Amino acid sequence: MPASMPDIAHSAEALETGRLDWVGMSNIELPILLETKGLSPCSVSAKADAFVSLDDEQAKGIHMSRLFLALDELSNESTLSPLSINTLLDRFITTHEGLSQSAKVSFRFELLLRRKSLLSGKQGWKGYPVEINASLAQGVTKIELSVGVTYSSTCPCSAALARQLIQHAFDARFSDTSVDREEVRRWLGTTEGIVATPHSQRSVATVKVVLDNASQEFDIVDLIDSIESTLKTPVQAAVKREDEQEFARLNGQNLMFCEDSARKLKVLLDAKTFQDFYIRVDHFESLHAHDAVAIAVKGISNGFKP
Ligand SMILES: Nc1nc2c(ncn2[C@@H]2O[C@H](COP(=O)(O)OP(=O)(O)OP(=O)(O)O)[C@@H](O)[C@H]2O)c(=O)[nH]1
Repeated sequence: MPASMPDIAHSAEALETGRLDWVGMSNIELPILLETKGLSPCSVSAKADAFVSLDDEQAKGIHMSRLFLALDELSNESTLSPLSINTLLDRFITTHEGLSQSAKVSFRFELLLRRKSLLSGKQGWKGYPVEINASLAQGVTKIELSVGVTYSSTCPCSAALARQLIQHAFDARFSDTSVDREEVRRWLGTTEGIVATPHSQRSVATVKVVLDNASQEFDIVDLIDSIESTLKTPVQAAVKREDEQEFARLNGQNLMFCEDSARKLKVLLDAKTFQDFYIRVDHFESLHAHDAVAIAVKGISNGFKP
């Protein structure tokens, strides 16, 4: 580099002095080779945010290029794991010696997983939004992992009201004390018989967990799998008619308000060893134009706020 180039970050005086909590860049686009348990390293198209604190009150600014190049090196020469994130954050701070004592980084990407159909044995891809937020302060690294899981929720209130209408329709159609079994069976297979259906909605569970400090690897697939098997009605990829019928059965047998979904997930996460967790459940109502939402946290001191 020509020696004569001005270096504002080093030489210029700050217009105003003072400490800043975070300075850096957001939405940096980069491919990342993700390492997570159970999958071979897979390339994801990520957006990253990189920040350091500006603790030197007199300094003009931080060195954005050093954060950017450290991220670029991780993208080109390494894989994304708790270890490489720790190394990256350490590098953010060592390249800002005298300026910064804390660092943080975020990665957002879509993880595509191969998912099996319910009964037919087919397979298809399904995408899950993932966010990893990590920070390093006073020598301690904290890593949060967040996943979004889309599922179907059928309203228990609507189901009960629909069942009542079916009972009324039965009373109207079969007023005699004795009924013909075959005729009832045929009638149940018509829309006059099943006169009403409950409403369901596409719903999203967003679950954020704080990894144990000793975690050597991500286990994103296990987190997603356990959320899906707890809720029981995840949206499907490949669907043949037998799968659709099984999905209808699962919906009918797992009626849920947003409170039910959030409570089930709370029980699931309480039984795991995460330092902390945050759950947000959004039911994008088909009855209303607004959404039904439930939020829960583990409830530890200095942990996630609801
Ligand atoms: N600190 C800071 N830099 C910015 C901002 N917007 C753009 N930049 C640019 O980020 C670029 C990289 O800054 P540095 O990391 O200091 O670049 P450099 O001096 O070539 O790199 P080093 O020799 O490692 O210090 C500079 O060209 C800045 O102009 C901003 O708001 N703050």
